[in-house]
Amino acid sequence: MIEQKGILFILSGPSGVGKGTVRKSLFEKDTELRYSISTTTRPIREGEKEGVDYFYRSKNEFEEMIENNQLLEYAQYVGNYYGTPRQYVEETLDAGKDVFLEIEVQGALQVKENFPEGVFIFLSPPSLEELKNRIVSRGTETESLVMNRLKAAKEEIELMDAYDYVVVNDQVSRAVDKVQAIVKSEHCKRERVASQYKKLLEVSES
Ligand SMILES: Nc1nc2c(ncn2[C@@H]2O[C@H](COP(=O)(O)OP(=O)(O)O)[C@@H](O)[C@H]2O)c(=O)[nH]1
Ligand SMILES: Nc1ncnc2c1ncn2[C@@H]1O[C@H](COP(=O)(O)OP(=O)(O)O)[C@@H](O)[C@H]1O
Repeated sequence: MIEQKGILFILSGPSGVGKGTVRKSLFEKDTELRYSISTTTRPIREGEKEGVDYFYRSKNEFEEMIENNQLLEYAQYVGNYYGTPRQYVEETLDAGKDVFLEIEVQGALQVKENFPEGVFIFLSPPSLEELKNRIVSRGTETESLVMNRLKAAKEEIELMDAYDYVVVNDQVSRAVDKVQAIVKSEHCKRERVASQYKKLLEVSES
């Protein structure tokens, strides 16, 4: 029997492209997906909450999690650690529920090594100019950090072809519709495989 585990979806792409915005909007519409909250050493921003946006940890605590193999993936990004707690993802998938990760590109590549059956979605900006506008207009970064993030973005864009899907975030609602369509289509694909498998077994047993 094919195991009915949940599907792991990974939304990735450069900082400022709109991953958080698209993910939040998606979760207002899709209550079946489970969001994996990341752990980070970056300082909490105004309006963010512990255990909602991130689990905020010290560098020592984070490094202990790495040593204890408690992270599915982790990356250093513009001076801070970010990582996906392993237990939540594994338990939720085992319970047959889909898990959604929103992470940067280095981490997504690590997940691809451990979970090649995951569904990898690259969120692309319409242009680099527009990406810069979004990072600047969000107003959370100093000028030198904006330049760091843009430099990282150019390197990240080169890794786009490792992904299963590319979604351009021109308008948030359109990008959300496309991600929802991907989720639906992956479910249909899985159901087709499961039903064909069942059919073949019935034939071979009769
Ligand atoms: N590898 C990895 N990246 C993460 C994780 N959580 C968040 N990120 C990414 O880290 C980058 C920086 O996140 P953050 O400081 O919240 O800034 P923002 O997403 O640009 O607002 C973004 O690209 C996030 O998607 C994680 O668990 N693992
Ligand atoms: N499709 C879009 N059109 C215009 N602005 C957008 C769009 N998507 C996101 N933004 C804006 O761009 C900025 C960065 O978005 P955010 O979700 O924080 O990106 P990320 O999580 O990828 O770093 C925010 O100010 C957000 O409101």
